[in-house]
Amino acid sequence: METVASIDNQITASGAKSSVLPCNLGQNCSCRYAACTELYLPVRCRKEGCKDSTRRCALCWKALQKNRGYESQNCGYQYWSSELICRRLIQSAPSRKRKFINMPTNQGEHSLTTTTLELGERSKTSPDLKKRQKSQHRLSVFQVLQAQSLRTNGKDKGRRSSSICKTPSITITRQDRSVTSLGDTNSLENVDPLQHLRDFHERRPSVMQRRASVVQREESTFLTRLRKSISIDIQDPGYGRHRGPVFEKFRQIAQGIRLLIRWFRIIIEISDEKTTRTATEEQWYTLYTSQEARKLAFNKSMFARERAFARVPFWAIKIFECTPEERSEADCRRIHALLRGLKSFDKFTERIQLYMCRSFRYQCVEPGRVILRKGHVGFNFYFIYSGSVFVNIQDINIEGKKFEKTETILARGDSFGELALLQDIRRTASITCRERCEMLVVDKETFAKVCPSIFDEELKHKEQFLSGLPLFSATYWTREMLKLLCTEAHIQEYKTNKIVSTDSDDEEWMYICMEGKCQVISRIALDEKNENTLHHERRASTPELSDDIMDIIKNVNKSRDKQEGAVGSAGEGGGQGKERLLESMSLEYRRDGRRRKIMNNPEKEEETKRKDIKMTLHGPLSLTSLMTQDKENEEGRDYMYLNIATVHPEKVFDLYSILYPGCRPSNSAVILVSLGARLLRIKKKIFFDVITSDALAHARIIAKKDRYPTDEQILSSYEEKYNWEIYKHRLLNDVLGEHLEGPRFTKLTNAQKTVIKDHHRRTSKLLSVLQNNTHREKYRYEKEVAELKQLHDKNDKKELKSSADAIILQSLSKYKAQTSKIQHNFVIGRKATSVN
Ligand SMILES: Nc1ncnc2c1ncn2[C@@H]1O[C@@H]2COP(=O)(O)O[C@H]2[C@H]1O
Repeated sequence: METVASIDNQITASGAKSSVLPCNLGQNCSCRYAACTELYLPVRCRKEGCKDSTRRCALCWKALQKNRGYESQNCGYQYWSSELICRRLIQSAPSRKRKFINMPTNQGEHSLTTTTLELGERSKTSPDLKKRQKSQHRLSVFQVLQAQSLRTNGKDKGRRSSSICKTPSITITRQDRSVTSLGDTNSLENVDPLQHLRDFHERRPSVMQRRASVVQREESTFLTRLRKSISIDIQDPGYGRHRGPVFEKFRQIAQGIRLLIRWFRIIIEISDEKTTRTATEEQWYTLYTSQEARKLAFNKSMFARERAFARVPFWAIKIFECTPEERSEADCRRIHALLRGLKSFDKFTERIQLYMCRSFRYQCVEPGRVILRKGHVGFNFYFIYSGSVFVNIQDINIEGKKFEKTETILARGDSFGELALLQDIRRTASITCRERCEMLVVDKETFAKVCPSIFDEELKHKEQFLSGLPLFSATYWTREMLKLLCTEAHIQEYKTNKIVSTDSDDEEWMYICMEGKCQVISRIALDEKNENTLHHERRASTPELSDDIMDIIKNVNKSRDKQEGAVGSAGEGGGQGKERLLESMSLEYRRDGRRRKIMNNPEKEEETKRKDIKMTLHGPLSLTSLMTQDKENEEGRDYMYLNIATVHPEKVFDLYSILYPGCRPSNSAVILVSLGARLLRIKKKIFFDVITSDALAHARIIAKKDRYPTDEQILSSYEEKYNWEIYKHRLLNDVLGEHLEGPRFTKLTNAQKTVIKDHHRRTSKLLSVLQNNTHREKYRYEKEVAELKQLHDKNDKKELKSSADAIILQSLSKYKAQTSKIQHNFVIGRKATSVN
């Protein structure tokens, strides 16, 4: 414990002792008594010729004067000790310990208790302070500073006040019990210490006289010093004012962190202000953030996927934290093994993959954050290891206003951010995080070293592919034109039964099949006009099977349904035949036969938007889910989904409507459904920007050749199919009717049996022809049917009757089975249409 008394003792009791203490003030000074750091009086160096002067505390100063033969009697300890108290208070503030400063004066010993308490300590004496929060404790360390001087004259030397006051107060109690209060540190500034000095001197004139010269000389110095110390250390009794260097550093760091956090908040706010969420994003985030909604919209496949997709393992993250130089060959190999299998990573050669493994950075982004912003400068290229992101682009609505829309979703194995780096342009799209996303980032430099070759190759591959197509023949398309087209073209793979485009008219991409194949489905709305035509035709020609035959059909159905454990829907009567036939054309009917409401044209935009949302929200839809959606969304309207063509490799999807927009009625759409295909997507806008008039004329010739049937053609084909079904039913009715009227088979003679067998054979053949469903054969076998009828007429109807049941039952069950198969597979192709 450092006390003034001990210093004084050192000086007074043993001069040798004090000489051990270093004088750390003034390099040239050889002061033996430079024992304390309290500076009050100026002392000149005793060395001859040395002009250096320094200041010493009252004690040292006294000792020095003593050495020179100067007899100092009352050196005004009281006065100096006031200052000393202040200084001690200030100095002891950083200390965590209690300090007792004993002030020996010639009037007795004044003991000053300077208590510096941490709040933790203080709480021991003041329990209510315990309630304060720990953080507060830390911040307000040294806030409470208690200073109280106690009269310690022998008897009550050990008594020390432990009263606690919030603001430090300084009180000096003299031996004569006079008390001088310097006030608390807040008001200390207003205290005039000189006045104290004068007061003191006035009371002791001898001191005044003896020390007059000294006092005069030192008065101003002291005042300046005290004022200075007050203004520096006491004037603002703020928290942590007197902390040590460690705490100062801590405070600075804390302040820095606070500043950083504030900055981050501002940046996030600005970013959020700048970001307009697309409709897809809005829906997704609502779903994502609401637990309730998540539960309700629980998606099993997504759940399974989330579980199945591993996160980047901890050891890999550790490697990614190292600098490229720190990563060993083995580390790179491990990372390489981990990433193999990622679609976009596999595109690169092994050498490049290993090179990238050395420089990969790991980045994990929370949902909702913007990863890239359109128009910014590109610095990185990204591989998605887990999670998914939205690719948002700007579009212009009908009113000419710009809006953000979600173009697509990229997920595990995809990569993005290459365009800006390859072409040295600004970012072409904004990428926002959809689900917690782990990405591996390649910086611009590494990318520039290794990746362009791969992307160049891909570009070349695209160009080569296009140049091989008749549409892009070299006569009309130069290499530059193709290059322009290919730079923003994407190769994308689609699984079977996934919808690539819901409506070719609304689509901003044109799709060219590279591998595999796609179905082209025409979705025709059965609006009033269409439906009336169909209904009229149907009503006029609804097949009417005889009651007897209908009974047999019912029996056959019952027995079959029993076997299958299903409830039969067909054969409920003549009226049902119409729907049953419609079902064969419209998959929708086959599923549950529900009707939907009419969709108004102005809502088409909304509808497209909704579809876009659904497509981008859950990835590509399947055809069946689209049908279900249509059923739910459109009330009062029926749709027919007809397969009208197949897109084989090198074929362009619906080129005709691309070149002749608006050729299709607004209530119908052409849907592209993948049957497992790799497609090249080219922006229609770029296509029309690049194409020359000659190339356009050439493209139009090709488009006309590959044109899909119009709605009228499809409808008439549908009618033809429908009539053909009626024809079959009538024929069946006729033939089987003949059988019903025939005699019982067992009672027949051999000759009659042969005739019956022959009839049976021909009837079966006829049935199989009917079931074959080919239009040409229909006409070929009409003759056969006529002959068969004649035969029936010639024969004795009674003779035939016996065999009728067995034959009919057998034939009908066969027919039934075949018909349901036909319903599934029925296709009105362009060839079939062209027959008309
Ligand atoms: N239509 C799109 N389909 C998929 N990815 C895209 C599409 N448009 C832009 N991107 C990606 O989004 C990235 C945005 O930054 P870049 O322009 O550098 O590179 C872009 C592509 O990688």
